[in-house]
Amino acid sequence: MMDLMNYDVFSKREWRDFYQDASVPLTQASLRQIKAFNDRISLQDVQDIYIPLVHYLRLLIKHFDEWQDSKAGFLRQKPRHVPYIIGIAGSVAVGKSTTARLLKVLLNHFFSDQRIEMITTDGFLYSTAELKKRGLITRKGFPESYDMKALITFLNDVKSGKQLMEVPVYSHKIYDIVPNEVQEIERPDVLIIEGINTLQLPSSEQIYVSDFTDFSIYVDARPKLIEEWYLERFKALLKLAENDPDNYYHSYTKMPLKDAVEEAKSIWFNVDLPNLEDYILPTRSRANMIIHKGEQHIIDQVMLRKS
Ligand SMILES: Nc1ncnc2c1ncn2[C@@H]1O[C@H](COP(=O)(O)OP(=O)(O)OP(=O)(O)O)[C@@H](O)[C@H]1O
Ligand SMILES: CC(C)(CO)[C@@H](O)C(=O)NCCC(=O)O
Repeated sequence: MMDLMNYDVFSKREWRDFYQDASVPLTQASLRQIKAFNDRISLQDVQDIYIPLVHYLRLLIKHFDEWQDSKAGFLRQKPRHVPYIIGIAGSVAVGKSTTARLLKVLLNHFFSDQRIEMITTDGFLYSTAELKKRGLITRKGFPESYDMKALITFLNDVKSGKQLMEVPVYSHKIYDIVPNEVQEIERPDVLIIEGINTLQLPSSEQIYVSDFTDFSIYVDARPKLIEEWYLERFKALLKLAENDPDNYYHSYTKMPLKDAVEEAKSIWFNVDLPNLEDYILPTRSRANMIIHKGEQHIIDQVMLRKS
């Protein structure tokens, strides 16, 4: 299926059996929270894949905190709490933000004393006006369409212990950066950052996002399946846009559905698929963990980088 050099490959059953502690079931409230943001998420996958993953992360974070203390001791510095950053990469529409939101709910559930924050790198896309000015309007999502300097500065602020940070907000609904709106991030213990470029090496910067991430996950699936998910999401976005003239997708609702879907297919084939093949997929082998999904987003394999 892929070049798996340097990865341990686990079937779903093997991964599930690494951690099954029935004494810590999810509460009804947490289950409701999961279903609230996506009622199609498989609760079996939550149990079999995500709960062991959260406990694997617990070990990693414990090790990370101990190392920060040891390092501060060696350097005779005052120990300080350094946030742990988890990066989530993968194609457009593969389910990165769903994975990130699910992880956030689960980390909140299992690490109730910790402050868990989540952002998307979409917030660091140049606005449509800026993309036009730079001649990048057909390159949205490609490495050069992001303000990497701002993203790196933000991550550096998080790691340096800055109290309050502001992240620009991107909206699929207006297909642009939302003017005059920011997401406030207040000293997280754990920050989840999801985006197609979290494992990329930007040509414009000397420092990479991955220099700041302590654990990275690549969400993987066959491109043909991702195309299906992209088109399904497009149709869901059309439904939301039907009675909303301010919605970017509203004009698509004025044409026959078949024609609108053809347009979405053309965007997939001309923009998002080439981006996947040329810039996103080549970063997969850098991830600490690869989560592979099949039909209906069901996870069938987990891979962990050996070193
Ligand atoms: N685990 C899942 N179970 C069911 N549906 C899912 C799951 N993950 C994602 N989806 C669906 O797949 C589509 C794409 O998911 P999502 O928006 O999370 O992708 P993304 O990778 O964050 O995309 P983008 O990069 O464009 O923001 C959505 O319609 C979402 O509802
Ligand atoms: C915002 C991104 C880049 C990533 O989430 C993507 O959803 C996108 O808008 N890509 C550009 C082409 C398209 O409309 O699918």
